[in-house]
Amino acid sequence: MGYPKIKQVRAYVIKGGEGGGGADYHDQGEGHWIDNHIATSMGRYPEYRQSRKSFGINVLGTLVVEIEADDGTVGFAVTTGGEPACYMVEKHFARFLEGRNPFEYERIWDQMYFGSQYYGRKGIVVNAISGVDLALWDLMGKLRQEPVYHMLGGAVRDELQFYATGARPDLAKEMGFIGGKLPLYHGPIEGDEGLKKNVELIADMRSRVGEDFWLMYDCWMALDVNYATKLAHKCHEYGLKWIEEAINPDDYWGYQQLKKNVPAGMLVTTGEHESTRWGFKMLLEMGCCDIIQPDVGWCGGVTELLKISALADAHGALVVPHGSSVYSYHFVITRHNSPFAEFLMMAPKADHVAPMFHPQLLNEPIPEKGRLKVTALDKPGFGVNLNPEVKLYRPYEH
Ligand SMILES: C[C@H](O)[C@H](O)[C@@H](O)[C@@H](O)C(=O)O
Ligand SMILES: [Mg+2]
Repeated sequence: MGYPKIKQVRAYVIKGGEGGGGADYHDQGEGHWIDNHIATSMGRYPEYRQSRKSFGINVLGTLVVEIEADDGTVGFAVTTGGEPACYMVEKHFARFLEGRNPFEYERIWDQMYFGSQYYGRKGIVVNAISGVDLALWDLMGKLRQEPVYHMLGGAVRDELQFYATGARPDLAKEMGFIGGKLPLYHGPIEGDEGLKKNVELIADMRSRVGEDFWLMYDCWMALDVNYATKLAHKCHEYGLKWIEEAINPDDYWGYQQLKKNVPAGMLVTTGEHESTRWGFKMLLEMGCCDIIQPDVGWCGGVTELLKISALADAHGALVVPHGSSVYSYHFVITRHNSPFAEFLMMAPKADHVAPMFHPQLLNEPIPEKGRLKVTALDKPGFGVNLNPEVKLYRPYEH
């Protein structure tokens, strides 16, 4: 069947607006739970302990990729990457797409990755590759008039169920979520006093949510193996379900040790800052974790997540992608080893459900009572549109 060729690839950033939000979801206004004294490795510097924006968690901003076919159909996607990612998309990756059949996504991915292997492999380069790949899947869906999940093999269940990440697991339970993942507020630099506060918070939340509601801690790479081990053991009596991204993502040996150290039954999870099948192969083959959490906008896109997921399935590991709105929903609904999804509470007080990539996407589906029916995904591509109110700026052309 003759499909149109790819005519042009364009890369934009979003300009203006306090707390731009959107795909760079850490870029929020003052007083938001997501930037309130959350423990990080930068916490060892007092000036950078209160706010992650203070050390630049939001410096990149959003990358918007548009891919236009000869017939005028446009696929797009958003992820984290900003102007540096725009440069790579326009000056480097566009050459592998323009003039090609949009359905050659394996060839295109391979050329983007190995064409940038000498300077990429992880981080923002793979974010940029992911943005292009997601836009390509959106374009393919629009050309076929099919939702992406249909092209990934179809739904294996009728609805998605979500746990909520945010400061208020107690409210998340009332909203119907299956669990609540708290950010960790105190890192090793705050000593035993900080550890005590971390444990007191889980104890308090357990008293509010009862016995059956999942409670997790997201440690955002802030800890060392010893501290993470102590935290896990002290939180065990309060039913901590998993300890997430406790240490430096490059310390595979540390994760391997932590996995041995945690109490029996407690899960170790990580992966949102890992990239490609090779990075996840290391995590899986070294026995670093029970659940991998790739972000489909950072790990290489859908084309790479298919490979990562199959590898995890062979290892008996679950794949619960890091919160990335529709880009992960269309994947999770098609995989048996992805039994639930993450929903990041973007409301400043984590007290109501708001679209994750607001204000950038229109028609972004949100969970109701912690669930989302597969029928909510039944639109071509990823089923969302760019909000025309959001000003786009194209820093580079080619
Ligand atoms: C809540 C965490 O500190 C991060 O902000 C969050 O984005 C990420 O780690 C997650 O798993 O949602
Ligand atoms: Mg996390």
